[in-house]
Amino acid sequence: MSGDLRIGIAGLGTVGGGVAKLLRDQADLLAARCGRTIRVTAVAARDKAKDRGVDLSACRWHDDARALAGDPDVDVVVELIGGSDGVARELIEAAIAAGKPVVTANKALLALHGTVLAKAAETAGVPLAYEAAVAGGIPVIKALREGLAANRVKRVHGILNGTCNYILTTMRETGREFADVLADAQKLGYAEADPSFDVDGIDAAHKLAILSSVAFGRELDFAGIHVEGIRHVSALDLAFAEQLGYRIKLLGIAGVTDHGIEQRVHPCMVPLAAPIAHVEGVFNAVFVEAEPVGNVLLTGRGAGEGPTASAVVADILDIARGHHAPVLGLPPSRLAPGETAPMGRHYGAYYIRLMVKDQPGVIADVAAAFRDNAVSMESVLQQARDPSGPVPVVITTHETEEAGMMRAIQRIAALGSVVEPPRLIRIEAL
Ligand SMILES: NC(=O)C1=CN([C@@H]2O[C@H](COP(=O)(O)OP(=O)(O)OC[C@H]3O[C@@H](n4cnc5c(N)ncnc54)[C@H](O)[C@@H]3O)[C@@H](O)[C@H]2O)C=CC1
Ligand SMILES: N[C@@H](CC=O)C(=O)O
Ligand code: NA
Repeated sequence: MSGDLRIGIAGLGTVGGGVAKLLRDQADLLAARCGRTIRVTAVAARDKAKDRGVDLSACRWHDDARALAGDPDVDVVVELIGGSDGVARELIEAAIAAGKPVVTANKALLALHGTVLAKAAETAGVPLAYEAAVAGGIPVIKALREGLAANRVKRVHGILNGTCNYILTTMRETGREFADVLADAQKLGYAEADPSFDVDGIDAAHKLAILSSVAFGRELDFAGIHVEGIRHVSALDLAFAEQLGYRIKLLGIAGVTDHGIEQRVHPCMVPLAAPIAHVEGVFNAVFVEAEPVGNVLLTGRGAGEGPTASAVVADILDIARGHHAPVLGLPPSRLAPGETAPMGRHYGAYYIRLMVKDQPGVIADVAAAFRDNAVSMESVLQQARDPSGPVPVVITTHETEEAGMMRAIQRIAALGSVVEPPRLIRIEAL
C-alpha cells in the first residue's frame, strides 16, 4: 500500500470519537512517522447530528456499518462499536474477506471468537490489530508479541480493568459507596456499555484470555477462566486489608502450573510492598515473568478516550508502515490448544472474613472445618465493632489447595453462628 491511507471508522462513541480527533490533531506527526497521510474517509454511527468535537462532514456516512467493508474509499476498517457478536463481528469478517486490514478495541469479540478471526485474517493475509483491547493505552500486545518475542513466558498478571481499579481506589480513599463511584467511572468514559462486564470481572477475563493466548502461544480459552468480580468487596474488607499489610486489587493472572496453564480473574490481597499495590485509579499494570528477561512491569492508563485512541492509532500507524506481526504471535497452525488448569488445583493463601455471633465455641468450630480439610490457619483477628450485633472475624491461611478450602468454607457457611456468607479473597504473594 502507498499513497494516502483511507480510514473507515465504525462507532463514534468514547473511543471512535477519540480516534477521529487524534488522527486530526496528530496528522502531521503521523504523516512524518509513516511517510503517508492518514485520512478518515468514511464513518458509520447511529446519530448523524451528534456533536463529537470533530468535523466529519467530508466523510461518507454509512447507516449500516458493514458497508465500510465494501467502500472503495476505505483501505482500513476500524471497528469501535463493541459487542461480541452482531454488527461488529459481521463487519470484521466482511473486511477480512474483502482483504482490508482491521483495527479493533473489541476485547469481548476477540475473547470469544479471536482464534477463528485470527485464522481468517492469516488465511487472507490481512492484519487484524487490537492493541487497544488489552490494558488500553499500555502497549502490552506489542511488548509481548515483539519486544519479548525471544522469551518463554512463565506468568503474566495485572490490573486489567480501569473501572474496577478506579472503584476500589476511590472507595478506599474516600469511603464513598460502590454505586456512586461506578456512576463516576461511567461519566468518565471508562465503563463498558453494560458496566456489569466491568464489575463482575468479565471484561478483565476477556483481556486475560487475549493476553494469555499471546503470552503462551495458545488458542484463546475464555470459557476456562475462573472469574469473580468486585461487587462483594466491602469497605470493611478494604480496611482489614490495609491493617494486614495488603491492598485489594482485581487481578487477571495466567501462569504455568504443574496442572497446566491457570487463568483466573478475582479480587486479590496484594502485599503493600508490591509495586502493583500502588497502581491506582484508572491505571492498569501488566507484570510479565519470562526467561531470560526476568520481570517486566508495564503501567499506564487502561481506559478512557485518550489512552484508548492512542493504542488504536498506533495500530493504524503500523498498518500504514506495512508492519505486520502474526495476530496471536504465532501462525494459527502452531497455536497450542487453549486448555486451562482446574481452579480446584489452585494452590495459594486466603483471607476469609466471617460475620459471627460473638459466642463461645465459634472459633473452635471454624478451626475444625479448616483442620478437617487440611487448611492451616496463619492468623485470626477478632474485633468487636458493635457489641449488640455480629462481629467480624478475619482469618488468613497458609498456602493450600483451593478444593479443600472450598469444602471448608461450605461447612463454615452452614454453622449457625455464622450469620452472613463468608467472604473469601485470595492472597497473592507476587
Ligand atoms: N471506553 C474505553 O475506555 C475502552 C473501550 N474499549 C472498547 O472499545 C469499543 C468502543 O467502546 P466505547 O467507545 O467506550 O463505547 P461507546 O458506547 O462510547 O461507543 C460505541 C458507539 O457505537 C455506536 N454504535 C452502536 N451500534 C452501532 C452500529 N450498529 N453502527 C454504528 N455505530 C453503532 C454507539 O451509538 C456508540 O456511539 C468497545 O469494544 C469497548 O469494549 C476498549 C478499551 C477502552
Ligand atoms: N471498561 C474497560 C475499558 C477499557 O478496556 C475498563 O474499565 O478497563
Ligand atoms: Na494496550
